[in-house]
Amino acid sequence: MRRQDGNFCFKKDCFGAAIDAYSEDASAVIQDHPKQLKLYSYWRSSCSWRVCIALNLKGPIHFIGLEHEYKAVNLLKGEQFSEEFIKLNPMGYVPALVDGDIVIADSFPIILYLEDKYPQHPLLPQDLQKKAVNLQAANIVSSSMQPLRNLAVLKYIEEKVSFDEKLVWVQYHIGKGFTAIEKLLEGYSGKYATGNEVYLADLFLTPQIHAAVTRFGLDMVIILKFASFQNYVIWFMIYFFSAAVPERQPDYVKT
Ligand SMILES: N[C@@H](CCC(=O)N[C@@H](CS)C(=O)NCC(=O)O)C(=O)O
Repeated sequence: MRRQDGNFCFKKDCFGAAIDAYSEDASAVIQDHPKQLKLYSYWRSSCSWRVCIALNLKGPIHFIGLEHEYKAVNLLKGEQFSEEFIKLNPMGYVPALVDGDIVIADSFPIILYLEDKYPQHPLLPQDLQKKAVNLQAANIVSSSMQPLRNLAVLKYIEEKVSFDEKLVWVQYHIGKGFTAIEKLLEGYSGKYATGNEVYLADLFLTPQIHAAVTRFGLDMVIILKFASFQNYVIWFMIYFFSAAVPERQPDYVKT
C-alpha cells in the first residue's frame, strides 16, 4: 500500500490498516453453499494460505473460489494432535483436504490435486523451463524456508535457547531463501513471480513474504532491494486483499 510520501509500506502496521480498510467479507459468501471439499486449516498457517489461494483461483468466480467447508484446527491449543485430526494427517500439520473419500495432507500435493481436478486457471505454465522454475521456487519455500520456522521448531529454540535466538534463526533462514529465490527468478519475473500470470511460485511466496514481514520482523524494503522482487508489490497486494488472507479466515484471532 502507498504511504503519504508515495512509497510502498510493508511494515506490520500497514497490514493492519489494510485489513481494516477491506470491507467485503468474501469468506462469508463461501459459507452459504453446500460443500464437497473440506479444508482443515489454521488462520495463521502459511501452508494453508497457499491452498486457500489455489481454492480461490480455481473457483468459478474470481476471489470467491471453489466451495469448501473451512474446518479450523487451533494449533496453539494443540488440536493438530487430536485423534480426529491425526487420522487425516499423522504428521499433525495443517492443511489437510478432504474431498469425499480422498484425504490429502500437505499443501504441495493438495495444490497439485486441485490443479489436476480443476484445470481452470492452470497453476503451472506449459513452458517446461518456466514450470521447473515455479516448482523450484515452491520447493525452496516449502522445504528450505517454512519448515525452519515452523511452530514446533520455534517453540523448541525458544525453550532450549532463547527468544532472541529464535528471531535470529528465522531471519537468517528466511533471508537465505529469499536470496536464492531472487536469483532463481531473474529474467522470469514480470507482473508476478514468473511473468504476467499467477502461477505456483506466487502461491508459495505470498504467504512467506507476509509471515516474514508481519511475524518475523523482516523489513520488506530489504527484500525489495532485489530488482526481481519489485514487481511483487503488485501481486502481493492482490492476494493480500483476497479471501485467502489469514486475517479473513473464520478462526482468525487478533494477536
Ligand atoms: N509441508 C507441509 C508443512 C505443514 C506445516 O508445517 N504446517 C504448520 C502450519 S503452516 C503446522 O501445522 N504446524 C503445527 C505444529 O508445528 O505443531 C505443508 O506444506 O503442508
